[in-house]
Parts: sequence; C-alpha cells; structure tokens
Amino acid sequence: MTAEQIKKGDRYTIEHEPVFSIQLMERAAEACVTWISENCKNHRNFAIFCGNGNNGGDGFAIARMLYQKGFDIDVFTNSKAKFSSDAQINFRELKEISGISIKEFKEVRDYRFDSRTVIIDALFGTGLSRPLEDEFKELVEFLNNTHNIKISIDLPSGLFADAVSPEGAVIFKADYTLSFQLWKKTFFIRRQENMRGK
Ligand SMILES: NC(=O)C1=CN([C@@H]2O[C@H](COP(=O)(O)OP(=O)(O)OC[C@H]3O[C@@H](n4cnc5c(N)ncnc54)[C@H](O)[C@@H]3O)[C@@H](O)[C@H]2O)[C@@H](O)CC1
Ligand SMILES: [K+]
Repeated sequence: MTAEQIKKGDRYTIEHEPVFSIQLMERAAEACVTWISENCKNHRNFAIFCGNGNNGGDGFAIARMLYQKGFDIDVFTNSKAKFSSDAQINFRELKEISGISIKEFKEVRDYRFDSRTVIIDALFGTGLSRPLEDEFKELVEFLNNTHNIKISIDLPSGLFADAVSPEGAVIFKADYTLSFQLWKKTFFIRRQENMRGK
C-alpha cells in the first residue's frame, strides 16, 4: 500500500472506531514489544533511535514497554527537535522514567555497544519526504557499520514507503522490519528487497 492509503486507513480507524491516534501508537508499540520479547530472549540491552515524528513516537513507547519488561534501555534522540504531538506525549512519559537513559544522537560515537545490544530504528517511517542527509545520514551510516542486530520499526529509515530511493541513498540495514498493517509498496521494489531484512 502507499503511504497515503495507509494514512487514510489510520484516519478511517480513528474516525470509525473509538480510538485516538495515541492509542493506535500504543497498540502498534505493544505489537512490536510482543514480537521483540519473544524473539530477542537472549538480549538484555536495547539502543533505540527515535526521530521527531510518529515513528519516533512508536520508538519512545517501545522503549517504555521494554523497560517495564525488565530490559536495559538507552534512547537516542534530538531532544531539542519539535516533536509530533503523539511523539511528544510518549517522549514526556519516557522522561519520567529515571531508569532509562536519554541521550542525544551525537553521543552515539562514545556509546559502548555490547555485541548483544539490539539496535532499534525508529527514526523515520512513512513520513520520510527526502533522502537522509547530514546528521541522519551520518548516524545511519555509523549504525550500519556496527555488527549488532538491527530492527526497524515500520520501515527501514531512509527507505521511501512508495518510491524507489535514489541510487546511493543511505538506508538503515535492518535484519528485521516490524511493519504495521499491510505490506508497504516499497517492499516489492526488487532493488530494495534486501533492505528490510525479514
Ligand atoms: N496514526 C498513525 O498514523 C500511526 C502511525 N504510526 C507510525 O507513524 C509513522 C509515520 O509518522 P509520521 O507521519 O509522523 O512520519 P515519520 O515519523 O516517518 O517522520 C516525519 C518527520 O520527519 C521529517 N522528515 C521527513 N524526511 C526527513 C529527512 N530526510 N530528514 C529529516 N527529517 C525528515 C518530517 O518533516 C516530519 O517531521 C509510521 O511509519 C508509523 O511508524 C504508528 O504509530 C501507528 C499509528
Ligand atoms: K524506522
């Protein structure tokens, strides 16, 4: 499905079911956490990278829920960015939890990745509107060079939901992608098939 069709589906659910977008985000995060806790049983540490849109909001909610399940969580974000309203709600909630360390993206270079730390990419989802550049490009390149297991939330960051990414565009190299609702159109573009992992 295209990003626009997915948005319409979300709007339909919000209008026709008694559900608010923040609840949809909570449900999406719960589904991810169920999968992660079943499939990452041998991993204790998660480094979660959150953007300022709703994909980042999913990441903040996932961080909170994984922490509540007893995992060690480090969250990386740009705390000065203007967040979407649902991301802001989840970011605020996360800041209340003293056991979660919240770091700025640039701190990743001093972060000691344990070989079993799982990296979660909640930087961009269907809202990506241009290829990654500057800080995000460097961040994703840096993460792609680590040997840790990588999970993308909804879409690997840097991959457009509906269009072919330009040749040479930097895209998060996910081992697994936990995609919401239906398969995104981009997953069927042959050149990009190997970007999403499983
Ligand atoms: N109700 C909903 O719509 C739901 C959405 N969900 C999540 O929300 C995501 C979509 O959220 P959004 O529409 O907020 O979009 P994203 O979170 O993908 O990103 C949007 C933000 O990134 C900025 N941006 C786009 N391309 C950029 C680039 N190259 N460099 C820097 N900034 C850039 C935009 O200006 C915007 O601020 C989905 O992929 C999914 O993860 C889920 O929470 C389920 C419910
Ligand atoms: K993502």
